Amino acid sequence: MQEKGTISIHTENIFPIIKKFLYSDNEIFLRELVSNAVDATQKIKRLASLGQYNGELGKLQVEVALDAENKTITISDNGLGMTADEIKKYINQIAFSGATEFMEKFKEAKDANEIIGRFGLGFYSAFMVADVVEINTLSYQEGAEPARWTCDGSTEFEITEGSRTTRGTDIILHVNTESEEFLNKQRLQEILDKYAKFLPVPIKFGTNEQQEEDGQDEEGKPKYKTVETDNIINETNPIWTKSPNELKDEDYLNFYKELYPFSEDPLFWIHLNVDYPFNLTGVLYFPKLKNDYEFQRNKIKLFSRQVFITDEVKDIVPEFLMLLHGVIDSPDIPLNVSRSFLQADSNVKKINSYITKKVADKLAELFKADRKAYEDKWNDIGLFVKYGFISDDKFYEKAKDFVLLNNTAKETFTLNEYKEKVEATQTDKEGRLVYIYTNDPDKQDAFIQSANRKGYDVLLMNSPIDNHFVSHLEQKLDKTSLKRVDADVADKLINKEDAPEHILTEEQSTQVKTIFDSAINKPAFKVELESLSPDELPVTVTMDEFMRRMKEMAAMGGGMGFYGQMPDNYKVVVNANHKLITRILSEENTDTRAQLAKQAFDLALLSQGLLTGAELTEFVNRSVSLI
Ligand SMILES: Nc1ncnc2c1ncn2[C@@H]1O[C@H](COP(=O)(O)OP(=O)(O)OP(=O)(O)O)[C@@H](O)[C@H]1O
Repeated sequence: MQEKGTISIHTENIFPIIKKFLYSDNEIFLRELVSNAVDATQKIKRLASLGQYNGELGKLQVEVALDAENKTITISDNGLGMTADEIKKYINQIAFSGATEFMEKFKEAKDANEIIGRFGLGFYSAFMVADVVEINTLSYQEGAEPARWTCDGSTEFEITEGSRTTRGTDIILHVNTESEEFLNKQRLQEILDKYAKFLPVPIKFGTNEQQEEDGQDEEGKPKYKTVETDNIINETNPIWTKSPNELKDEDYLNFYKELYPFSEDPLFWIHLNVDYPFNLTGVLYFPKLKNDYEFQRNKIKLFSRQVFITDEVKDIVPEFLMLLHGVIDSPDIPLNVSRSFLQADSNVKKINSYITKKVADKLAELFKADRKAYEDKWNDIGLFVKYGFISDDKFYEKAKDFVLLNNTAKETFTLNEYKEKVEATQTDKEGRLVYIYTNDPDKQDAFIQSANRKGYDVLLMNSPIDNHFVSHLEQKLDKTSLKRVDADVADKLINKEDAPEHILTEEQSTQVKTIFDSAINKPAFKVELESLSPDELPVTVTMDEFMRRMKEMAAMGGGMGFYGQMPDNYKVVVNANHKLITRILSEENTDTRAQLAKQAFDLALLSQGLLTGAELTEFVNRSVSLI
């Protein structure tokens, strides 16, 4: 058999273009060729099971061999092999028709993955790293003759008689000068570990040396000999391919350790297993969160039939679950197409909502089965749950039953439980519920105590996500608003009935206001007299809830630029019913009056950590002289 030919393709020489274009990602040649080899072994197994192949199957295996001296990498399999005609059909025609299409479209493509999958160039990725590629193959078919195909990266190919005596295929790459990095054992091992670690057929790459006991020496001590064993780089039955009832907790934990060797044990996991309307398996783990959770993203590995594809699972996994760890395997995800296509793909959308549903169901189950254990984990899972609650309506529908609120007394409530708890005391005169929260219990302690004295409960909202969580709760909960505890004096946080008149006459009120205005002497602080309980502080400084939230959003770049420009504006509430105010009024010495007013104001600032620098020093000096 000897045949020379020209691959029917209009374009003269596509390989230089492919090479140049795909350069950045060229390590995937090994993924493509090893997967082809694995496919070939799976196909022969299938033919055997269908009764279309009656020979010995043998031990199905793929081998990657490096010959650094001769600058070759060989990928061998004992799969179904190809006849010369099949090479012409599958390699020359089919792959090249993909290449022609590629030539027309390559301008639109953005990365190597996209091109390779879309245009069926799997095999041709070999030319990214090789000047000459050989196929040496023998088909399983009876009477088949071995065939060898050689191509030097031009459109010319040659088919001659092959040398294989057993069924299967060798792909021999004559590695080019620019790609000599791949003639390194470590480098190849690294690529195989990345892409082939869980392939379903054993992949051999060289050998390992091991010490084995070999009888005893004259003194009766054990003797050892060095034995060479195959270096099998993969685990052919990773846990996600098994059924959950075959697996113990230990198996899940061990697999987690294998994937993320330096991580703490996960909190819990979800085994995904669906075959209709799409095919997907996997295990997702809820990790123990570290503070640097920002850096923990991209920990989910995406596989297609056990071939590693990527750890960028954006769009497939809902954004709020990107902090999860684990693996997802689906032949139905279009792995090789562009981003925009992925977003529009209906399978991807279905997979996305399936994962959301599974995660929500798992959380609901944990919550129901053991509330205490769930609460103990809340510290770690609260962030996911709140994030999902905010960003995903479908998740919200389920999460509203298991999202938890904590108060400053360290009690925990579901949304319904909390409503029941505060309904009687925290409903305003218009029938709206007011939830009070703190984002900094230390700094806002005086306000919290005042609110508690009035019988109000204060929620703890001090995690990074709580800002958004608060606004979202307000949108979702019926007739409910949330107010930060320092948004107003306790008496005014919830508008109950019209405030009682205070004890001062109108003239006295004006006088008090003037005293405070001139003692404070800052345009950003607006003095107002309120009639509060005599037990409340004489002076309280607050910032309006609305204004504060707008400014916070502006600071986070939430498109509220205008509010960001506004100076901070505070309300100075003077408690007209407090003894100190009566005392100030009755004080005849104007200096002492001003001092007392300033002192009361500074105390209010102090309790919120707003008194600093020279003003703090002045306050301390004044206090000393007052003592
Ligand atoms: N090791 C092999 N043994 C037997 N047949 C092979 C082998 N490698 C490739 N082939 C044949 O060549 C064809 C083309 O391979 P190629 O990798 O270009 O595309 P593909 O595997 O069909 O698709 P893709 O790799 O893009 O998913 C294969 O479909 C298969 O029929």
